[in-house]
Amino acid sequence: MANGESPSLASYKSKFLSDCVSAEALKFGTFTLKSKRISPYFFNAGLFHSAKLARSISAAYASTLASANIEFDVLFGPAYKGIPLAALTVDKLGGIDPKYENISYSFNRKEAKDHGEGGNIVGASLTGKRIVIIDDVITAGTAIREAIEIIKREGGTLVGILVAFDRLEKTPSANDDDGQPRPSAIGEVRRQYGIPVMAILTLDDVVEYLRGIGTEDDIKRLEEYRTKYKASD
Ligand SMILES: O=P(O)(O)OC[C@H]1O[C@H](OP(=O)(O)OP(=O)(O)O)[C@H](O)[C@@H]1O
Ligand SMILES: O=C(O)c1cc(=O)[nH]c(=O)[nH]1
Repeated sequence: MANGESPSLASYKSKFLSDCVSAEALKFGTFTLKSKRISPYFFNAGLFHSAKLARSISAAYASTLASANIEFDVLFGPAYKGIPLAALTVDKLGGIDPKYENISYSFNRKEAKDHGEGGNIVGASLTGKRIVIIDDVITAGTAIREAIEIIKREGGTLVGILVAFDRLEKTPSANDDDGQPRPSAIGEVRRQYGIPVMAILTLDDVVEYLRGIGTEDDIKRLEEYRTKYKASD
């Protein structure tokens, strides 16, 4: 399409995907993930840093949340990339509907602060609150499980998780090339906590979108990776 948007996706998804490509937040090449898996693509939410792109990413998070029909008090953004995502999304939600005016953001410090106000939570207290975690990507689930532990420790109740990107891949094992079926970390968290775990985009959306504009080599590498690491759920 002339504006780079995809006709088969909801318009906010399509707009977000096209902005991911123009911000080069979606890169194709060879990347080592936190889980040590080698991936032919990488989603870098840190590249949504201009006013225009910050509006685009927060609009996509806010639209997904507003249509999810869940009640919550605080958006918790795990350090570091979750921090601006939670703050921007709170601002965007407040502009969508007055019912969100009192929603807060909160985030953790990776290192506890031992002076001034101290502690490692900044923003709203999580105690006694209904919390939605806002983050960029879940792959192996290590980062999200750490965030869930922080919420438990602070006495909050986790009611949902929203990420920008669901890589749709199985959890890693000691021998990652074992060819064994395994569920995704997102699926495991969904089942374990009985909460919605939502994503604005999935790898399938990206592959579909790339068919229109990507190089044959990028599409082939993505499809091979998707087949190799596809989650069983
Ligand atoms: O599901 P996982 O395998 O844990 O990996 C995904 C997470 O890892 C990265 O964050 P990281 O902890 O590196 O922190 P950052 O936000 O400071 O980049 C990434 O931003 C995701 O949040
Ligand atoms: O698994 C990861 O580490 C990871 C994947 C990805 O696409 N983006 C990111 O920031 N981290």
